[in-house]
This record gives sequence, C-alpha cells and structure tokens, in this order.
Amino acid sequence: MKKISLLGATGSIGTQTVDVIASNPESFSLEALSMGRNLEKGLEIINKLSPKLVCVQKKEDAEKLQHDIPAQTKVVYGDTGLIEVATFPDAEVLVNAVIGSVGLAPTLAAIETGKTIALANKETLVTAGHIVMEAASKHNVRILPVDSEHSAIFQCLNGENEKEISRLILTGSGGSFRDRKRSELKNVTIEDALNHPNWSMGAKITIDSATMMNKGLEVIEAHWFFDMPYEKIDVVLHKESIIHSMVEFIDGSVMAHLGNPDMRIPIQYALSFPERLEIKGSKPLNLWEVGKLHFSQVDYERYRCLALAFQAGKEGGTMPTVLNAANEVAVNHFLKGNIEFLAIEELVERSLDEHEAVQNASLEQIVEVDAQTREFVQSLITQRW
Ligand SMILES: NC(=O)C1=CN([C@@H]2O[C@H](COP(=O)(O)OP(=O)(O)OC[C@H]3O[C@@H](n4cnc5c(N)ncnc54)[C@H](OP(=O)(O)O)[C@@H]3O)[C@@H](O)[C@H]2O)C=CC1
Ligand SMILES: CC(=O)[C@@H](O)[C@H](O)COP(=O)(O)O
Ligand SMILES: [Mn+2]
Repeated sequence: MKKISLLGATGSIGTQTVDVIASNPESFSLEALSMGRNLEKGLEIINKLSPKLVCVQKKEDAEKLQHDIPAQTKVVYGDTGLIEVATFPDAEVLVNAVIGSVGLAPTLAAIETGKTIALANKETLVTAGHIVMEAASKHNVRILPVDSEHSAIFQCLNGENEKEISRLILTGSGGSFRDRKRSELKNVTIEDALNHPNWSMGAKITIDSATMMNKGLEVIEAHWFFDMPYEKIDVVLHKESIIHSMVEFIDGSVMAHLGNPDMRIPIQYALSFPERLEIKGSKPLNLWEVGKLHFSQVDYERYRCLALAFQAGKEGGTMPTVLNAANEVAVNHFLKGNIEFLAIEELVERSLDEHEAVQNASLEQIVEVDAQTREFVQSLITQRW
C-alpha cells in the first residue's frame, strides 16, 4: 500500500490522481491533500477518500470547511499548510499537482523528509531545477515524472546508459491555434485559446500549450530530469498527441512511447513504479482508428515562446526563473481579459531582456528574482493596458 499526499487535488491532474487512487484502493491511499478555493470539489474528494490532513488557500475557507467534515480530519491553510501536507509523516509519496512556482517550496520540504516525488508541477523544475535536483540527490530521493512527455522519455530510457543517448525528442501538439498563421493570432479570444485539440487540462497549461511555452517549459524540465544538454533536446510537432515523446540513441535506434491522450496513464505509472497496474476505464489505443500520425518541424518565429525558453535554458542561471514568472503573470492577465494573446510572448521577452542572469543562484536569490519579475511584468501591464 503506497500512502500518498496530493497537492492541487481539485485541479485537472489532482482529480485524475484521485481517480487513480480511488480505482486502486488495494494499492494506494490518500493521506493528505491540498486544494485552492474549490471547496465543493474538495469536499467531494474528502468524503470519498477520507484524508487525515487537508490544506486550503485561505483562512476563512479553512474555518468553513472544518464545519463540514469529520473533526479527525485536520484543516490547515496557506503556504505553511501546503508544507504540512507535503511533509505529512504518514505519506511516502508526494504528488505535486499545484500550478505555478508556488509548488517549489513544498517540493523542497518533501524532499528533505525523504518522500518520493511524483512531479506534475513543471514550474518547480523550471524555476529552480539546480536546487531541486541537488536536494533530491543529497537526500537520495527519487523524482518521478508525471508530465506525459517526461513519463514517455523515462519509459523509453528504461535505465539505458546516458552516454548512448543522442537526442531527446519531445512531441508537441501545437496547441489551440496550430492551424492559424501568426498574423491570425492578433485578436484571438480566451475561449478559443482554451480549446485544446487533444487534452482537457487546467486553464494555465492550456494557454501555455497555445503559445507553446508549455513545450518550452518541458524542454527545461527535460534538461533537469534527464541531465541532458539543450543541444540534445529537440521538439517535433505531432498533432495527434499519440506519440508522447521519443529517445534517439547513438546507434540510430529511436524509442517512442505511444498511448491515447489520457493523463491517468502517466499519473498511475508514477504511483505504481517500478510496477505497472492495469488501468481501469481507459480506452485501448487502436492505431487503425487513429489512421495517420503527422509530424512537422517547429517554426520558431511562429512559436516565439518556445524559442525564448530554449534561449533562457541555454543561458541558464536565473533566466528560466524569469521566463517562468513573467509567463505566469502574463497568462493570468490574458485569462482575465486584461491583455491580448500576443502580449504574453512580448512580456516574457521584455523580462528576459531586462534581466542579468545570476548563475548558481541560492533559493533566496531565486525567490527574489521570481518576485521582482512579477512586479516588473505587472508594472508593464499597468502602464500599457
Ligand atoms: N492538466 C494536465 O493534463 C497537465 C498538467 N501538468 C502540470 O500539472 C500542474 C497542474 O496543472 P493542472 O492540473 O492543469 O492545473 P489546475 O489549474 O487544473 O489545478 C491547479 C490546482 O492547484 C490549486 N491551486 C491553484 N493556485 C494555488 C495556490 N496559489 N496555492 C495553492 N493551491 C493552488 C488549485 O486549487 P483550486 O482549483 O481549488 O482553486 C488546483 O487544485 C501544472 O504545473 C501543469 O503544468 C502537466 C502535464 C499535464
Ligand atoms: C498532457 C501533457 O503532458 C501536456 O503538457 C500536453 O503535452 C500539452 O499538450 P501540448 O503538446 O499541446 O503542449
Ligand atoms: Mn506535457
């Protein structure tokens, strides 16, 4: 029985993790969870899986929730509450499925207590990959990928000698506007941007997918997960999202991981690893139904955010921290209708241009750069919009 703590239980990855746990009661139990402000969904999960500890974002919500649940379930709140859930002593695995760099501190805290990390929250590795990987190595902690591409690569690698890898090839769908030219992106709506062709996901990652910043964040994530130089990481457009990523070896062999676009598969694999469990209620992949798989080269002028992510990753230091923080603020404003779609890449680029990278930054420096970038982007938005 694996005992699990789950951050971001009410989100897209969180609710699918709850499904996986609930479908395998003999293998997994949910010990502690966090939610943001969706108390209704949170209550449903608490009633289903009876965790011992629950964290909400706001103090007033903690008081409200405690009324509706059994007294033996403790309710905490805020950033310290997130750390309590992440380090809950009864749990051996932390699934981190919160959105944004708010996931960094609880990940580090869980690593310090020796928990295995099942990481969906890619912003954690983008913001402070060197600190997270160093902490994991120091505490002999395993970080298992949940992101579909990284789970695919992890499975293709299957413990192969890293010297024999010539390239990691990440697939990207191209997002909601993949069939539009750059000139057609000027007045796109939030609703259109949220309409991903293959995956049903949270709002922020769906916008990231439309700008292909998601693939950029994943390139940086892959760099840290697999200790791979950026020169050996490639992206190919693949509109069906059936091949989740590939690994090319020095002898020319290419291993690919295929499956229907269903996040319960990589979530369950991260939880069951090193074993596999039968997946319940998932449609088998019938390639004759898919018919054709398409591939094309990325146009880096069209997908500016992906180019910026490669640039930030190669420059290293605090550049990816800036890339991520600027993107988080810009996407948030786009989702509120405050800025247009193309302003996202513009704001990220301005932030990177203004920043001088700090190499081997400490956690304090990372936190400061993250906060300064957020302020900078906010001030640009206040001035112009
Ligand atoms: N969705 C997907 O298929 C995939 C997602 N990922 C990654 O997984 C992570 C989660 O994505 P996704 O599930 O789509 O996101 P969602 O927006 O659907 O869910 C985010 C979760 O985090 C909670 N939350 C939001 N802000 C805060 C905060 N400030 N403090 C505490 N909790 C907060 C939300 O609470 P509430 O809703 O209650 O307010 C919710 O539970 C992201 O890093 C994403 O990039 C990776 C691969 C695929
Ligand atoms: C499901 C998942 O892992 C997402 O990160 C997905 O990859 C998004 O699709 P894109 O390929 O459009 O970025
Ligand atoms: Mn992904």
